[in-house]
Order: sequence, then C-alpha cells, then structure tokens
Amino acid sequence: MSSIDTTLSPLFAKIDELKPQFIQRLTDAVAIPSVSSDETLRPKVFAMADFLKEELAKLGADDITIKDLGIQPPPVSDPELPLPPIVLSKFGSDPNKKTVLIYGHYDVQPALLEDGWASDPFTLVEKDGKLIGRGSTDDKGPVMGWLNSLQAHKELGLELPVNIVFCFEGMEESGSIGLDTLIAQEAKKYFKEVESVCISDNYWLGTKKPVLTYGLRGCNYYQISIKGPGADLHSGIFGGVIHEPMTDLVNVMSKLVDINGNILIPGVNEMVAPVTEKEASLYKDIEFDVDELNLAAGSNTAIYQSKKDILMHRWRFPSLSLHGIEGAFSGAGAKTVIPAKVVGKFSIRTVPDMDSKKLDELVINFCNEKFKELKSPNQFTTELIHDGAYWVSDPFNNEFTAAKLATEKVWGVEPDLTREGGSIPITLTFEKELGANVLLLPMGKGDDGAHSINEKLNTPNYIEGTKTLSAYLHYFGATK
Ligand SMILES: C[C@H](N)C(=O)N[C@@H](Cc1c[nH]cn1)C(=O)O
Ligand SMILES: [Zn+2]
Ligand SMILES: [Zn+2]
Repeated sequence: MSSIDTTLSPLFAKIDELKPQFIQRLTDAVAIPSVSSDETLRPKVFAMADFLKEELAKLGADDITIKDLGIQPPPVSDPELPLPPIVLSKFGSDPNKKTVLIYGHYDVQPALLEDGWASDPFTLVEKDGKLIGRGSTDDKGPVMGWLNSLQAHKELGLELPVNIVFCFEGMEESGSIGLDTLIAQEAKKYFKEVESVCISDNYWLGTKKPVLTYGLRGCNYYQISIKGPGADLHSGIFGGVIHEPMTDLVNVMSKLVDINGNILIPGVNEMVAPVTEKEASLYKDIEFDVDELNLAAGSNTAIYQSKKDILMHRWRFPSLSLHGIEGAFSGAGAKTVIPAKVVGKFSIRTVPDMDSKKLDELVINFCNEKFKELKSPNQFTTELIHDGAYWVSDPFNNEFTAAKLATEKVWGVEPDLTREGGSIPITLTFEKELGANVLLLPMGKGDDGAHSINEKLNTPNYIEGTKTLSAYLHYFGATK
C-alpha cells in the first residue's frame, strides 16, 4: 500500500460515516432559493453567502473574506440592485505545500413547482438513490462536497495535503458579473500563492463513466426589446389595426436559427476553427451514444444520430438557443391581450476561434437589419446582457494526472477526457490572471437535469464525489 492509500482508507471510511450530515448540509443549502437572475430573490443569494460563511467558520477557516462587488450594472429593473459578494476563504499557509484555488458558485437557476417539478424545488428530497432539488448538481452539491471533505479531514485530525483558497461566487448563472475584475485585483494579493485551480461545476458526459473535462464553450447572451403601444391592449379592438411588438419579435427571432440548429447570422460560422484530423480521431474512444443523449433529454429528438456528430455539435461548434419572451402572456387559459412591450432572450454558445466583440457586432447588425425589413414603427433594440469566454486546455498536465489517479481510486475506471457544452465564464480568467492550470473535476452525471425540472444528484455521486475531490487533493499534493 502506498502512503496515499494508507491515508485515503480512513478518510473514505470517515466520509461514509458522515453521509447523513453531508446530506443535511446539502438540504440546508438547497433550502435557500439563491436565484441570481431573479431580482426579487437577491436577498436569498446574500443569505446563501452567509450560510457559506458560517459553514467555513465552523470548519475552522484561517481566513474568511467577503468581497463586496457594488451595484449591478444595467440592464436591470432596480438601479440600486447589489451584486452578491464573493466569498473567499483560506485553509492552511504552509510554504512547503502547493496552494489550490477551489472555485464554485452558490447561485442557482430559477425553479417553480408549476414548471413541472414533482416536488418543491427548494426542499431536497432523497428518492430512489437521488437527491432531488434545485442546485443539487449545479453547483451546491459539489460546493458542499468540498466542505464535506474538509469536515472529514478535521474530524480525523488529518492534515490537509495542500493549502486551500476558496473562491465562491453568487452570479455564475448570470454572467459572473464583477468576478473578472476581482480576480485581476487579487491576483497578486489574496490569490498570490495560488498555483493551480480546481472547479467542480460540470457533469459526466453520460451516466456510466466518470470524466475529466478540458474544455468549455463560452456564452454570449442577448436580449431584443420591442416597445409599441402605451399599455397592453384588447386584441378585439386593436388586433389588425396596429403593429404588434410580439409579432415583430417572433418574426426577427425566427430568422436567427433554423430547425436543425444551424445559425443563420452571416459571418458567425466562418469564425469557427477548422476540425483537424487529430481532433476528428479523438471522438471514437469516448463512451457515449445517441441513447444516452435521448435518455438525458427525456425524448427522442436528437438532430444527429452519430456519437461524433453529437459531441462535435455539443463541444466544438457554436449553437444558438431561443430562451424566452419577457412580457408575453404565458399563463393558462386564453387571455386575448396584445402585449405592449416584449423582450426576447437568446444566447450563442461560442467556441475557438470566435471573437466575442465581432460576434456582438454581427448579431446586433443582423437583428437591426431584419427588423428594418419589417417596416414597423415600434421601438427596437438588441443588446448583450453578458458574455463569458470559451476555454480549452492541456488534459495531460499534473492536475489531470492526479485527477485520473483519484478517479480510478474511487470509481475503479479510467475517466474519459471530455469537453463541456456549457460555460463557466470565469475559467479562462483564472488561467490568464493567475498563470495557473485549471482542472474541471465533475461530480454529477449527464442526466442530472441541471437548469431543468427535477434537477438531481445521485447519492453515490455526492458521496463518492466527495471522496474523489478529497483524493484529488492528496494525489495533487504529492506531485513534484
Ligand atoms: C456548466 C455550469 N454549471 C453552468 O451551468 N453554467 C452556465 C453559465 C451561464 C452562462 N450564461 C448564463 N449562465 C451555463 O452554461 O448556462
Ligand atoms: Zn454551474
Ligand atoms: Zn448552471
């Protein structure tokens, strides 16, 4: 037995013993509806920051620093809306140990029972080996996983193998506003000793095999606002005699993408890096198939049937999704209203070598052009709400080697190396500003339903995932 194995055996046994407390920790976290995109729930996002602060204090943090980010910039309804703080914390400062920055986010996507949840989204339910609740997999489960690991070390009196710097944010689901600047400001201060970054905020590709992730798509999020009449109107009185904002909006939005997911804005696809032969050969060894995709989607609606096509369109080609229309009638029944103002939301997932600023220009000009063709007198604007960069790294550095050992130790299989279709806007900033390697070490499975109804984290993924994160720190701490 190696000395790491000798350390990990009692650590894993302790994690198993603490399982009920770990589930309670996640239950308490999920109970706080920290939805960053809902301005009315902003106090709850602050409550979640307080919760983390208390947990970190209980675990004996050497330092806890709460960084205020000021007021949220437009577009917002409340011009005085405060941004949630960044929760920073340190455990250990041994100059002979490596220092690992662990990033996670404490905000969540919106969730309403009436969206189709089987139970209240903010009450964690354990059913059939699954922990169901908003944020269970994205990202409260993994964040609690790190805290669980510290608790297990503390209760065993086991020294941490690395110095830890936590950086938890409350705006990830809304573009990580303010965090870029904070990282740049603290690079030579709070983050001075950091030499490596680990993020657990994505998912296995499928449901059977753990993965390590070396790429993310970026995300540019836009809104089109159209304003017409002074107030919502009766369609029996005004229908057919005025230009309706909703008709204009649906018309413009329908020109952005076709039903096979092809982006119709000229110049966008031209920015995408060509596929090399080496890259094309990478896909065959990855464990995944169209059935896994259909299972995770809960439908047989795949555009592509081959593994390679699916993965390439998830990881290395851009996509444009239409998300919703603010101000449109969306309730049950048959309300005969003409909405006075509507705001259409869509985003583009970006990939190498797309230029974010050039993309904004192409999108905004295209929308303006399509609206102009309608010859409508309504007021029209398209704007970027937030953007986050794509990221691709080397999956064979020390971080990935240690994570592979940790995954094999816990799960007994070699992990696949994957990219992620989703975005974690701050990843590239950490890499650039801190000059550190970043590793993505996911906890949940591909069918967890992040951002969807009935989001879940399988209980074994939560517990074995806590072991994997812990083992990673030990293997990485031992690298020369
Ligand atoms: C992968 C990560 N857990 C996640 O869900 N990220 C979000 C980030 C985002 C970007 N714009 C809005 N939210 C995502 O990929 O949608
Ligand atoms: Zn997330
Ligand atoms: Zn998310």
